[in-house]
Amino acid sequence: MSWTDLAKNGRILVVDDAMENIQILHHALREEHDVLFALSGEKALEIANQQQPDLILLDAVMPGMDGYEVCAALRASPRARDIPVIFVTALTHPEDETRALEAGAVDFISKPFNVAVVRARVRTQLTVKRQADAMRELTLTDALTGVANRRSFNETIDSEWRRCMRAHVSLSVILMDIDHFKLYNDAYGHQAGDACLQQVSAAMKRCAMRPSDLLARYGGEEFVLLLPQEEQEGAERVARRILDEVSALHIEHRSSSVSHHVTVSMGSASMKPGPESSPELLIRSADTLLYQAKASGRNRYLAASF
Ligand SMILES: Nc1nc2c(ncn2[C@@H]2O[C@H](COP(=O)(O)OP(=O)(O)OP(=O)(O)O)[C@@H](O)[C@H]2O)c(=O)[nH]1
Repeated sequence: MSWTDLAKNGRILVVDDAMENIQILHHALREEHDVLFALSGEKALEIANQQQPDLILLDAVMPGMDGYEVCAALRASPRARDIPVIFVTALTHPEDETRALEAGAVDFISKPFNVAVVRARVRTQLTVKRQADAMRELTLTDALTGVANRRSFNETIDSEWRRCMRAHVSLSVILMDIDHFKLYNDAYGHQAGDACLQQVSAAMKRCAMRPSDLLARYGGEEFVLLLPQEEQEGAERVARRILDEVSALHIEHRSSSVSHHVTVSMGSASMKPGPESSPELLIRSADTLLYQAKASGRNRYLAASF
């Protein structure tokens, strides 16, 4: 993909209390982009959080919530804080420009619009956003399996923990480890080991159905599945599915003492977040259960609520 392509097909939210301005910007951008619009700051926040546009063109002066307030609210929202904002305004003082940049805007466009300038600035910011997205994706993904990495898991469990605490619901964690994987590597070679990790993680991923479920590679041959808003019973259903899916892969493992094919052991812990508990405690509990599952014969899960 070329740099020019990076700036194409963006989803742009235009926020202005005057329909006429929205129409001009829509006209200027519609050929290359998908244009959404909002006539107020409040509506803009709703759309930004729900539809996550790639870029927001934001009018500074609006009745009700003005552009500066919208920008501050966007920066405080976990779902919208990375969306770049270009301020669009008839205000021309350097102080206005400074205030917009300080509020978190990445650029500034003056009214009346020059369509070529609007298009060029939008392209630049979309390119920067796409590059930043790609970099972020790389830092949060495990290169071998393509699933989330441990860093991504750590970030996500913290925010899901807080979300489940606010909602007074449980969350579950399943820690999973391939049985006798050292012996597998010894018997079939490291490359076959890598391929096995890829197949097993893909099978695990198929078992995590909800959009908020997160599968991550936790260590070498250890994976972790985060199941927000899930109690022990639901987590056990998922663990059972994983046992079946991995078994159905029929990856030969001659040296395993458990089975002729690759199997996994799991520890599943569920907890309702509260002052006495923490994400670390949840993971530690799952780890203890995984250890017990290994000690009691492997190719199984053990589950508990705390
Ligand atoms: N092929 C491959 N092997 C890996 C990778 N990461 C870790 N391993 C191997 O995974 C093996 C883990 O071995 P152990 O921790 O002893 O556990 P195990 O052999 O699975 O035994 P149990 O967990 O007790 O069933 C080690 O031999 C590591 O070299 C990887 O990315 N690719």
